[in-house]
Amino acid sequence: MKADGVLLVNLGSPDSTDVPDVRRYLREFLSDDRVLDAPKLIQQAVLNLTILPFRPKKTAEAYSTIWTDEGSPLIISTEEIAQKLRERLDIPVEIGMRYGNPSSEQGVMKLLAKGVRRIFLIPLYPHYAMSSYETAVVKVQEVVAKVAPDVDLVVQPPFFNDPRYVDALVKHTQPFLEEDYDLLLFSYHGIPERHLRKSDPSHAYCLADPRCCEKTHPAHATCYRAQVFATSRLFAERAGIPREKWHLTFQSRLGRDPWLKPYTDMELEAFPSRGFKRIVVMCPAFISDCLETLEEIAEEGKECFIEAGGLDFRYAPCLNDSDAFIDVLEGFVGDFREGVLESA
Ligand SMILES: C=CC1=C(C)c2cc3[nH]c(cc4nc(cc5[nH]c(cc1n2)c(C)c5CCC(=O)O)C(CCC(=O)O)=C4C)c(C)c3C=C
Ligand SMILES: [Fe+2]
Ligand SMILES: [Fe+2]
Repeated sequence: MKADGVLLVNLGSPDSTDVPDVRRYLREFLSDDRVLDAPKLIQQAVLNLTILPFRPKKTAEAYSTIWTDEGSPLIISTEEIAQKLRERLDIPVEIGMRYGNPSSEQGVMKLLAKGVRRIFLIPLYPHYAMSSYETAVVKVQEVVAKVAPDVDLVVQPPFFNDPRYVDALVKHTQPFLEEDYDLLLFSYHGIPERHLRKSDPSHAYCLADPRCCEKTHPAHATCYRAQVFATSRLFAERAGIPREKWHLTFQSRLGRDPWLKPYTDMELEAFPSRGFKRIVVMCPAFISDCLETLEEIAEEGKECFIEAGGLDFRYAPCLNDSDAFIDVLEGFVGDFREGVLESA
């Protein structure tokens, strides 16, 4: 029997809030062909001429507002998840970041040094997107093929509709829903509409009809939009929230191409005038709180909502290292060890 180990992969952060570190991180991130998916020459021209001269300073300032003495909230949260999972399991658990440090390669090397010959990869993304889940998986596949081709790799599928995950999310968020509110907002990281069409194997189903995601279709195995709708619908059903009391938006867009709509910032500004003055906001695309939740939503989003006349903005944190989420991960590892999942 091959020795098992778990690799948790998250997106990653810069090494510090210094502008050169942020620039290095953004260069690696945005040179990923699954993130900025233009032909290489155009991608690099856009990156070097329009993004890297300006964005690192702005992004570094944003990171400074959430950075702690221990470092990036996303990295700390991932380390805490790994530590709690280790305490539950009798096999090694390591972390790796898709961009920055500790890298996915470092994570794989640590597992190999502990004698692991069968790696269970859990991308810490509930939903499939080529710019998150897919690129994390491909990166680890490349690393394993390079450094240990004889090692088996088994990958956790997106868990957006897994009842164990939905139940954990409901249990974790319930305390924020106890006091009265007008609207629950699910704000998901956005992606360009083009990415949705690219991830559709038929290249003809997704977005051909605005209600495409409400139907059942094989394309939804890799459709981010259908998967985030499913998480929200299942959450609302499980928590007993009527349809008129929840809304779904997409945040963090970059560039001028159309991204998935509606946009979080515009909706937050419009809510008070539509009578939604007390809102609860949650961000289920993220397992770990990070720049996009703590700065963009809990700081900037709140400010924008209150300035527009909102009265109460309650941000419900991500699952992070909650016992409810560690239970979910333990369940996934159980599936893996019972042979329910296939090798990648
Ligand atoms: C759900 C997961 C994510 C998807 C899908 C995703 C797509 C995506 N992101 C960018 C550009 C940026 N994202 C940035 C930060 C960031 N993104 C995610 C997750 C997803 N991104 C996380 C968890 C974070 C925060 C990391 C942290 O350290 O806290 C940034 C950096 C910040 C900034 O400059 O705004 C960029 C840039 C694109 C273009 C994209 C899909 C094409
Ligand atoms: Fe992002
Ligand atoms: Fe769809």
